[in-house]
Amino acid sequence: MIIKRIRDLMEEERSKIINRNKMNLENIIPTVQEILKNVREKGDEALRYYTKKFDGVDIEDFKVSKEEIENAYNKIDYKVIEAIEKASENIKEFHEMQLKNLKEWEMEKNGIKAGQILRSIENVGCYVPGGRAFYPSTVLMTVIPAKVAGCEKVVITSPPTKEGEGNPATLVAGDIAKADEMYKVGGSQAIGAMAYGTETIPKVDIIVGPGNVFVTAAKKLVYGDVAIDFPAGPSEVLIIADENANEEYIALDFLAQAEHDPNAPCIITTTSMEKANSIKNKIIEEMEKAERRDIIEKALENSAILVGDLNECIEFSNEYAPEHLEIITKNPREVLKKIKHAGSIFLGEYAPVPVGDYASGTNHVLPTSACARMYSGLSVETFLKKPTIQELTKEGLKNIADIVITLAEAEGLYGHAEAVRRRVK
Ligand SMILES: NC(=O)c1ccc[n+]([C@@H]2O[C@H](COP(=O)([O-])OP(=O)(O)OC[C@H]3O[C@@H](n4cnc5c(N)ncnc54)[C@H](O)[C@@H]3O)[C@@H](O)[C@H]2O)c1
Ligand SMILES: N[C@H](CO)Cc1c[nH]c[nH+]1
Ligand SMILES: [Zn+2]
Repeated sequence: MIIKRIRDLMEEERSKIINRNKMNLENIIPTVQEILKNVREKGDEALRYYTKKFDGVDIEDFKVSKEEIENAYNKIDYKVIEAIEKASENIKEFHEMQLKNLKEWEMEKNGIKAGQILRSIENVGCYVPGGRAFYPSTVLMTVIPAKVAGCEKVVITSPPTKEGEGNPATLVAGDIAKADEMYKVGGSQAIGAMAYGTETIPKVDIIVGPGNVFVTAAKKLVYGDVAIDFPAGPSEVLIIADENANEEYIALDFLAQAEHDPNAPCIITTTSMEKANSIKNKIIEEMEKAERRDIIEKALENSAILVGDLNECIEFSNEYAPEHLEIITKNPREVLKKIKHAGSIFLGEYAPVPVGDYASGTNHVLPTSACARMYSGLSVETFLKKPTIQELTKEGLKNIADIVITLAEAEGLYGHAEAVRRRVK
């Protein structure tokens, strides 16, 4: 983990940090293309082949049965079921508030009514990761907003366990969130299945959800045949910490980030070299005691502590456009005013990323690899379309006829012009 002044970063070092994970995707595109082609052509047979190859298990029927869901409740601690239920309530409440703030509207001027209505996407496919860890929380973050948006059919795909079963907590979360169907298949092959349909897995209209580089590359490649939310790959965090920030909390937030994936970077920007060194020491101390140390050690290589004044830290963060941004400074709301790009923002020392990961109600499916520059995280809006409407009186049509006729004829589209001219003559 390097410590460097922001202004001393060589162009190459800066671009390596900013362009994290982009190279990884490019390298695996040919492999993923082949997987998608085979799934498209051979359906379930290809799913069985890749599930054996990548997950090491034989699966005959990918669909999770009612019996498997019932059994899943007996395999997990009651406290976990309760936590899933409580988190669901907060997530539902937050996303219902989003829906409430999305209004259909209409304006009227000179006999012309124009407006916008809301309609949900019908068929949704949610990818729920299950490689290095299983993510029942992602079930809640994907299925609940889709259901709040009124989507008709919401299906989940998630990798099987080493025993070839559905992960019990994932299945329970799917049941609590009211997913319509669940399938035990993961990786690029699951994305291909939802994009093109197989004998057992239905083709959907939109695929949402996070995943590793194989899942993210597959989503990018099927985009156009199906809608996707946005690239939500290996998780990342950038922390802006001033000289008063608590280095123990920062070290813990580093570990919480790094344990996701060896490609999961944590960038800490801070206002003094002394602070940077004490944060690094604390990270090393905490790492000694950490679980999942093999993953954390690898993630450390993608991570950095950068030093600059507060404005330089903010500027770097805006260039990096992190998935998660923690602001641990004397006045986080002042810093917030200058933030241009971030997936989800955590203000102050008592708002670590894990609260948003599980239970504050905000969505944890967020854009990575600088895609926060142009995308927001998953929300009810992801699952809604906004068709526009217009209704005109004859008087209203007369009022804009000249504009339409003139522009249509300028484009050489005389049929367009005539469709208006005849009505107003
Ligand atoms: N951005 C977000 O919103 C967000 C949210 C939660 C999790 N995440 C990220 O999701 C990721 C989850 O990754 P994961 O690996 O644990 O689970 P995953 O489900 O994304 O990937 C596991 C699958 O990858 C496939 N795979 C593994 N090795 C392969 C290979 N060599 N070739 C082809 N396919 C292969 C297998 O099919 C396997 O089932 C982490 O990076 C985590 O940070 C991101
Ligand atoms: N931090 C991850 C990416 O937003 C989400 C997550 C799920 N479980 C734990 N963490
Ligand atoms: Zn997390």
